[in-house]
Amino acid sequence: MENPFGFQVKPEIKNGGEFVYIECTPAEHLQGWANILHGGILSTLLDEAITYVGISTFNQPAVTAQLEVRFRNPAPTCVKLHVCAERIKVSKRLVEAKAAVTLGDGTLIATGTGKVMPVSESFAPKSP
Ligand SMILES: CCCCCCCCCC(=O)SCCNC(=O)CCNC(=O)[C@H](O)C(C)(C)COP(=O)(O)OP(=O)(O)OC[C@H]1O[C@@H](n2cnc3c(N)ncnc32)[C@H](O)[C@@H]1OP(=O)(O)O
Repeated sequence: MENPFGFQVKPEIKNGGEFVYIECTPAEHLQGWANILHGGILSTLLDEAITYVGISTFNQPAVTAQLEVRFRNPAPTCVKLHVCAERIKVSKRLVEAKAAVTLGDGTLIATGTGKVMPVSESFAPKSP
């Protein structure tokens, strides 16, 4: 289903989901403290990249079963963020991945690890 209010990220997926890269410039209204991006948004970006590792690895819809986040430095709003995820373990029904959000100058903003599990196609119905 299309979501016009989503971040509209276009993931770059390499090596069957071993690596995923996304860029995003969160708008000002996504701040928590003044001009500082809300941590929930950073968590969402990590989640998004990690989930795409799972989706691409299983080659079917998948959901986050677990997500752990560490916030390392505050991120300004309205600045491009780079999110890199990497697969670290695959088992029959679980993909584990790690991800990091950085600024263009390399400043580390947040890191996370997550577990993704495949779900049936009916979980993510295609648009008619
Ligand atoms: C095209 C658009 C793409 C857009 C990308 C958007 C990314 C967005 C990402 C998300 O936000 S996804 C939404 C948030 N996540 C969810 O809503 C998931 C909700 N949870 C579930 O649907 C189910 O709990 C889940 C599918 C994850 C698992 O349900 P099951 O009923 O299949 O698992 P169950 O709890 O019975 O456990 C099955 C096995 O998995 C194991 N397991 C489950 N969670 C685990 C975990 N976290 N770590 C390790 N093992 C885990 C569990 O121990 C067990 O092992 P055994 O079979 O050996 O007993």
